Amino acid sequence: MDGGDVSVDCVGLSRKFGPTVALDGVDIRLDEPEILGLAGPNGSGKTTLIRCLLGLLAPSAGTSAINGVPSLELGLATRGRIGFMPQREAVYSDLTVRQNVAFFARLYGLSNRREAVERALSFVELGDRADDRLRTLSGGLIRRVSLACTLVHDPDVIVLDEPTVGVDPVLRASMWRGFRERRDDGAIVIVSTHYLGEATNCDRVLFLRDGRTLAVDTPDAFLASTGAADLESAFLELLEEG
Ligand SMILES: Nc1ncnc2c1ncn2[C@@H]1O[C@H](COP(=O)(O)OP(=O)(O)OP(=O)(O)O)[C@@H](O)[C@H]1O
Repeated sequence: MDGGDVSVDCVGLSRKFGPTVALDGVDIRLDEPEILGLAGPNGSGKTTLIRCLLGLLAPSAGTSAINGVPSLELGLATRGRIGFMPQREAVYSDLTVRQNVAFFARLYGLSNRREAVERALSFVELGDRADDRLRTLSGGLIRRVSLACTLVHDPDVIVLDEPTVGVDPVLRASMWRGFRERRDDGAIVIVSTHYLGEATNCDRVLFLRDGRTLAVDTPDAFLASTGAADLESAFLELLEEG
């Protein structure tokens, strides 16, 4: 990690697609290492929020910035501090696990490539599959390769769109341990997830519905305010109330 201050800001972020309001006035302010979960039903705006934040999509209204740089003006220096794992893998099935991660290391122009690749492989516990071609791996394993590619340059703002889909519970737990390690090392980690129960791993959760922030709070506060036994029930209750 390069060090330096990390921050993520959104003010009134909104995006329409024709008549569909995908995102409607979302505010986020993160200025210290934290794991922020993005939760919400299908179509609630999680991916749209991520794409606007990363400058991959222009908002219809509002502003956002990463490490103080407006999303639509992110240059190479700031992008080099961001790790993004999209919902659909951007990896190569004819290359081996190690070759895929090395390819991303080269894209980032890392000088300590070999070491960075081995560190990323060990982070996702794929050292023993490093020479296997991706086309021979299961979906969950490919998800982990994609995560290794996302983290190889040691970013300090990490944005993960549904990283744990198709990953078994044991590996999911280990991925969350890894995210917490990154946070403890100084990173902001933003993770969208379908598995509402998994949001217990986050410091705070932003719960979206129909593009709007229904609530943003710590997992404990969600449980306390709803009186629910687990986060999944708490969120279902919020959806019914909201
Ligand atoms: N490129 C697009 N063109 C038209 N509509 C879009 C586009 N992208 C998203 N939408 C719409 O915007 C809304 C929010 O979609 P988005 O993908 O952000 O939700 P999501 O919470 O990430 O959903 P999921 O959990 O299913 O991935 C949905 O109604 C979706 O159909």
